[in-house]
This record gives sequence, C-alpha cells and structure tokens, in this order.
Amino acid sequence: MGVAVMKLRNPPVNSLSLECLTEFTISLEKLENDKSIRGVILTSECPGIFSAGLDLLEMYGRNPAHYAEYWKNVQELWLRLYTSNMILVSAINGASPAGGCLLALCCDYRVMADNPKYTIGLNESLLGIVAPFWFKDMYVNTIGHREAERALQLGTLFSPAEALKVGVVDEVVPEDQVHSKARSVMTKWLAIPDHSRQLTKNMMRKATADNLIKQREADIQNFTSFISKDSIQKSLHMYLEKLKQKKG
Ligand SMILES: CCCCC/C=C\CCC/C=C/CC(=O)SCCNC(=O)CCNC(=O)[C@H](O)C(C)(C)COP(=O)(O)OP(=O)(O)OC[C@H]1O[C@@H](n2cnc3c(N)ncnc32)[C@H](O)[C@@H]1OP(=O)(O)O
Repeated sequence: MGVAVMKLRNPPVNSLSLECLTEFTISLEKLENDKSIRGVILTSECPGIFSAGLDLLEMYGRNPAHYAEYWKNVQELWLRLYTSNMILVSAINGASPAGGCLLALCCDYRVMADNPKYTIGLNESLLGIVAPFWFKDMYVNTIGHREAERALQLGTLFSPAEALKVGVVDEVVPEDQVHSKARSVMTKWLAIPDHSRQLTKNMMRKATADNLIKQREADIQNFTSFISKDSIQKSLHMYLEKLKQKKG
C-alpha cells in the first residue's frame, strides 16, 4: 500500500549520533523521492526505547566545529521530517525523551504503547540545557502554549496516560497492538487525496519551519556558543554521571 516502516536501530538506546542522524536523513530523502511511497511508520528496534534523543556524547567534550556540524544535521533532519509530504505515523514502543519526543512530534499521528515505564516529553531543562525555539514552537503547536510552558520549564516526562491527556500523543494502546494500530491509522490517512492533505499540512506547518529556515546559521551559532559554555558542559557531565550511577 505504499507504506514504509522505518525502524530506528542504534543500540543500546537509539541516541541520535551524527552518523545515525545522517543515515536517517538520507533514508528519508530516498523515501520522499520514491513516488510509490505515501506513508512512513516510524518505530524502534531497540526493546523498550523509542529514542533517547540527541546523543549527549556529540554535545559533550567536543570542539565548536563539531558542535556546529552536529547541530546543522539535527536541523536538517527536523526540517525534512516536519515538512515531509508523506504521511508520518509514529509507533512509540518505548521511552522517548527530548530528541526522541521531537521525532514523534514531527509525525502526523502518534500511537504510544501503554506501559507506564515509557515516558515522553521535552526534558531538556532537567539536563541543565534549554530546548531551542523550534522544539518549543512544535510543542506549542501540538499541546498549546500553557501546557508547553509548564512542561518545558519542568522538563516533564509524561507517562502514556498523561501524554494522551495533554495531547503529546494521539492514542495509547496495549504494547502488542502499537504496530497494528499504527497501520490502521495509516490506512485511514491514506484514504485522503494526497494533494489536498499535503497542501493542508504545508499550510499548518510552513510558518514554523520557515521560522528556523530564515535563521539557521544564527541558530547554529547560538547552539555552539551555548553548548561550549563551561557551565553547560558541567551540567552535561553531571547528567552523564547520573546516568552511569543509575546502573551501579
Ligand atoms: C538560550 C539559547 C538556547 C540554545 C540552546 C540550544 C540547544 C541546546 C539543547 C539541545 C537539545 C537536546 C535535546 C536532547 O535530545 S538531549 C538528550 C536527552 N536525553 C535524555 O535525557 C535521555 C537520557 N537517557 C535516559 O533517560 C535513559 O538512558 C533511557 C533512554 C530511559 C534508557 O534507560 P536504560 O535502558 O536504563 O539505559 P541506560 O540509562 O543504562 O543507558 C544505556 C547507555 O546509554 C547511554 N545513554 C543514554 N541516553 C543517552 C543519550 N541521549 N546520549 C548518549 N548516550 C546515552 C547511557 O549513558 C548508558 O551508557 P553506558 O552504558 O556507557 O553507561
């Protein structure tokens, strides 16, 4: 039926390394150029994890040129996903913090597994970093200004039930039904003529995408100088240590 399934596979936690981001963007571009493909289901092959978000090791202990290159690729993937002409449905089968949530928010419809261990949200403030304006814009577009303001400041990671209530996801289903539900949602969306759906999607999303397009270079510079700060590097170090200690 012209639907591709994209499975994120970067064990152990599907963090979005530079390599992973680049491969993702290329795969997406290929699908976009394949006229037989009208829809993509985005999911994960890592058990219990949709995506741990941006790779912290790409943002810690590197040089400014690396940060700039990394951020350019984050922007590129976001712009491709958010403005895709294809129907994107995410089958969220695991934890989805920060950049993981961003991937899901780019989709036209989000189905999440009903497992309270899985959480989703933009938790950047908990790491001592700040979600950039275009993450924020997409959050506001999805859940409204007040909910986004609160969730961004608190770095809230929502359980599936909470995420459904606030509108971060569209549907919560038993874990073993995530994929079948994503497929049935896709069938419904495929019934809409592409040209009218695409023009409508473009009308809804263009201003948000253009907002980044017109200041991409400045956004890269902002990110690079922000992430290079000693205080921010220290926060990231502490967060990475906390992740390690969780194990021991
Ligand atoms: C004012 C101007 C503003 C301009 C600022 C501009 C930009 C700044 C903002 C940048 C935006 C960033 C967005 C992000 O996506 S940041 C990443 C946020 N991600 C997280 O907080 C997730 C952290 N991870 C977890 O919570 C958990 O790992 C988990 C995903 C729930 C999975 O838990 P579990 O199964 O128990 O696995 P472990 O915790 O043991 O992890 C295994 C292994 O993986 C490493 N790891 C985890 N997450 C990441 C990651 N995101 N990047 C890199 N590595 C990660 C973890 O450290 C373990 O490593 P070791 O095995 O070596 O110990």
